[in-house]
Amino acid sequence: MPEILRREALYWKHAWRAAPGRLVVAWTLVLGIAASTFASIHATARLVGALERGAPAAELHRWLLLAVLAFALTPVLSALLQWAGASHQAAMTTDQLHRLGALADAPHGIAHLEDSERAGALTADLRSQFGLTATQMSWISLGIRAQGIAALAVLVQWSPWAALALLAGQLLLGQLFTRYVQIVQADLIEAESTERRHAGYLHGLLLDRSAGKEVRLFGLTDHLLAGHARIWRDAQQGVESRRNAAMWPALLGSLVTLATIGGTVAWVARQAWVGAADAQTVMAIIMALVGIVSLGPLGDLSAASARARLYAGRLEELETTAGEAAPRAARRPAAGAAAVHLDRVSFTYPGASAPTLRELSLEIPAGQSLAIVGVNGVGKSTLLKLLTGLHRPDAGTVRIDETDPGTDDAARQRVAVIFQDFARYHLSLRENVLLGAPTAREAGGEQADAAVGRALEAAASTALLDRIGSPDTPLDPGYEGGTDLSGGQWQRVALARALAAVEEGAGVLVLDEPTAALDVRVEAELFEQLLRAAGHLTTILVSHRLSSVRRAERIVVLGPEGIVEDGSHDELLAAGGEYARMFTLQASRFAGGAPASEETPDAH
Ligand SMILES: Nc1ncnc2c1ncn2[C@@H]1O[C@H](COP(=O)(O)OP(=O)(O)OP(=O)(O)O)[C@@H](O)[C@H]1O
Repeated sequence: MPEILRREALYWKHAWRAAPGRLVVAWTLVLGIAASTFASIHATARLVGALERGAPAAELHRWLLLAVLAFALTPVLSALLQWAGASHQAAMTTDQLHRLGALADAPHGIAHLEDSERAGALTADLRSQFGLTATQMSWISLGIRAQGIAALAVLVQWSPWAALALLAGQLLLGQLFTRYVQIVQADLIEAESTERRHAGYLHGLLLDRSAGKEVRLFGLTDHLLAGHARIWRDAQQGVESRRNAAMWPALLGSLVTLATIGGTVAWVARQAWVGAADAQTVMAIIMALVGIVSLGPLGDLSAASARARLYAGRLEELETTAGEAAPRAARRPAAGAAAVHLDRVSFTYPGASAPTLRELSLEIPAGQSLAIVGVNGVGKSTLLKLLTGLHRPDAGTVRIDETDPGTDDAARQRVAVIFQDFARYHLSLRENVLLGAPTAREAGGEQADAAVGRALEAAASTALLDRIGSPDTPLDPGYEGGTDLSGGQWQRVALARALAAVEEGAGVLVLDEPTAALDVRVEAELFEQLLRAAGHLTTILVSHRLSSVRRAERIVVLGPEGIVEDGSHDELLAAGGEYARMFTLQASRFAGGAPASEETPDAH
């Protein structure tokens, strides 16, 4: 099937799927517009014919009434089509946003978000949402086209050949114009290349609150603007020539169309001159010629129609290449601690030359508290991403109890995590905590309040609530009545969110540097409290602070080749290996009064 027809078919498939009833109503109105336009031209021509013939008054009145009614009906039906189009648009938008949302979630994990091509296509479509008004505009354009088709039907009666020539001219011009518009759109809007995203990122930094401090202190504004301009210019290379290449055929096409209309007018004038066409025919043809222009390019409306079809095609393409999202599992009540099992797991980041993890095996019995230590970049956070199913191993297996968190949503729900780069949601404190507890969130009211209270208490964050006054205070000074938190306070909010998830059934609590932003004096106390709160669970702690790590029942030291030491704090100290060396170094620094921030085993 030719590309243009395939796109058209796809668009109508999506349109039907979103709201079949509204689609039928809108099509009925389009047909009504065609019929009323036909009737208005026909009745006007017949009225002129009747006048020329000196027909009886009754016949004159009949044609006059029909012409007036038909003329009045067309704009009414067009207005109704606008309304029906807006209603169909709303359904299309909802459907398309849901599908895009599902795409962002599929396949499970984050690998596709780190793939520059796919992430580019997704962010372009999610951000620009360029299909959002296109459907309504498409309907309006169809209403206008319907008037063109009615005019064509009038012309066919007079001369099928002239009608065919005019139709071909308008279609050709419409097609050439659409091609031109598509190229402009693809260049300006839809082509979210890596360079364009990079340029947008640099520009966005100027207004980004977290980067804003450094941007101003380092005086980066001019540098960022210049970088944005340079990358944008490079990314836009070839745009001009592509556009010109498509514009010339469109201009030529308009000359052809002009010639067909001019030729038809000249022919009709000649026919009238030699007495071969009466006033009625001339009237009908002139009105039809005016109407037939609606079959050509319609400016923004044509652009919007092309856009709607392009969007439908893009969405379908993304869907066919996305892979399956793991189906969401029903929430389950707390089921106690879960065991974690990694068997000969290897993993290489896409594009990396060497694996980050090689044949790593680790068995964590249910209920054990385990700490993982190792130098920067050895793969601790990567191990956690595999363990939570966010990345899939290249080889080997990961199991939470007996199931794979990479494919099984229920297994994923058994793990609650605070990542090193945890999210700071610019929502209220209550929402920040309840994001980890869907059951309480959906229940709302007292159940949600109680869940928030318990989570904040378990994360030793009740003082935070006293500070901000209300759990509904937005944690963003950009909102009315909003506030910001310190790094350590944000970390406690993330802890509370993970502990809320624990209360709803997570059996493994994973903490990636959970106390890095906390004061050393409160850190030990908080960690003790955390272990107590999660005492019945399996806990996995990644930390550089060995004063926290030592509280875990078991400690593994990760090296570039895998696990190099495995045992309790006392066992590892007695063994006198890497852990003992790091611990002694930190302890001596601490005793010597070194600042807490220097307490890292990898500071060597
Ligand atoms: N998305 C990614 N794509 C490619 N390489 C990555 C990605 N994330 C991490 N890496 C690389 O993988 C290696 C392991 O990173 P990881 O974050 O797991 O280390 P880590 O042990 O947690 O380090 P740290 O103690 O500094 O937090 C590093 O060399 C890092 O550069």
